[in-house]
Amino acid sequence: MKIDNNSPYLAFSRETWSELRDAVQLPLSEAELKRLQGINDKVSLAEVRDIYLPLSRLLNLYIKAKQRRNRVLDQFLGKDPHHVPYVISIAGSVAVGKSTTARILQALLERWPQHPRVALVTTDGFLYPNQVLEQRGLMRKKGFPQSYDIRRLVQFVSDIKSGKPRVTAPVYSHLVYNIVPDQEAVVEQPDIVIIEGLNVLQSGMDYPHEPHRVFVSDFVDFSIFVDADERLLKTWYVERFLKLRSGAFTDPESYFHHYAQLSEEEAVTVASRIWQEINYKNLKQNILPTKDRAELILTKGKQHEVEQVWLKK
Ligand SMILES: Nc1ncnc2c1ncn2[C@@H]1O[C@H](COP(=O)(O)OP(=O)(O)O)[C@@H](O)[C@H]1O
Ligand SMILES: CC(C)(COP(=O)(O)O)[C@@H](O)C(=O)NCCC(=O)O
Repeated sequence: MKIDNNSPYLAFSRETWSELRDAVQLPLSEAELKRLQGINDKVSLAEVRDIYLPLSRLLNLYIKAKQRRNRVLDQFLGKDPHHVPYVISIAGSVAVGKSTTARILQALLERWPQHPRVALVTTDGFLYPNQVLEQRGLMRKKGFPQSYDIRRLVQFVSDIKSGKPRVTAPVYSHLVYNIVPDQEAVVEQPDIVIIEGLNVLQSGMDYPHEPHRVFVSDFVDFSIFVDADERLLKTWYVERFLKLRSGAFTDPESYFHHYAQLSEEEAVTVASRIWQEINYKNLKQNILPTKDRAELILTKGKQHEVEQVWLKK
């Protein structure tokens, strides 16, 4: 561990961070290992053991401390104990692995008796429907601050945090590339809510077109930023696009169905263009500037291996 007095972060190499798993009392069973591989067969078990197990241990300690603090507050106020979910946010570029990280953490955190119910939410449900984006000329700005109904997103997280018994969110489909009408995601007072999306660390400054004074981060207990070199991000984006081309894009329902016919070379050109014109621009303008707001930063290298961990002091 490196201590730089001028940095707000403690810096860990992969090795020093992985040693912090030693005290994890719950080793992974065969069945759990299988389930983790089911999330994404590319995720190596060494990665889960060395990076995500220590992280889940840290989170378990923080959550227990927060639960104790909430009990004290209820006692002080003379109230019956009430349920408040612990909210974890995961930010980072498109294709850095936010949703995979979220699912690994969900699987690991569910194993603890203090918080067995872990819900996952993605912020894409709060994108405006394509019809609205088209009217506003924002179809090539999906993921940029102005493409989200940010007030609705903030209200959603606020409702979760205030202990509402049932909170709902719209659902976005990557297949149809749009909000799905008549579908909703439901959050019913789980112990933990993991909310992932490229905008979860953004503040009012990032939304000058729609000023608001309360941010998602006001309701988040622990924030994570997943980071990687931009060349790796582009490679991962293109690789995922190629995989979708031979999978989801072959579905006639898919918005990108016509891309299924492309040769591999053409598909790489299309993916590189979408990356460069939309996701890379968004990364530079709106996502990277929020990195230092995170409580924890995971810096990935090749093959998605986490090389460094930064934890706020
Ligand atoms: N830890 C990991 N190990 C191996 N591959 C990963 C890992 N995390 C993500 N990936 C791969 O990287 C790509 C992007 O991951 P994804 O979780 O969909 O990113 P995001 O939600 O940030 O857009 C996917 O193809 C996924 O399979
Ligand atoms: C849906 C997204 C904006 C990500 O949304 P998030 O869940 O991070 O809020 C992104 O995956 C996306 O589709 N971007 C538009 C350009 C593209 O097709 O990659």
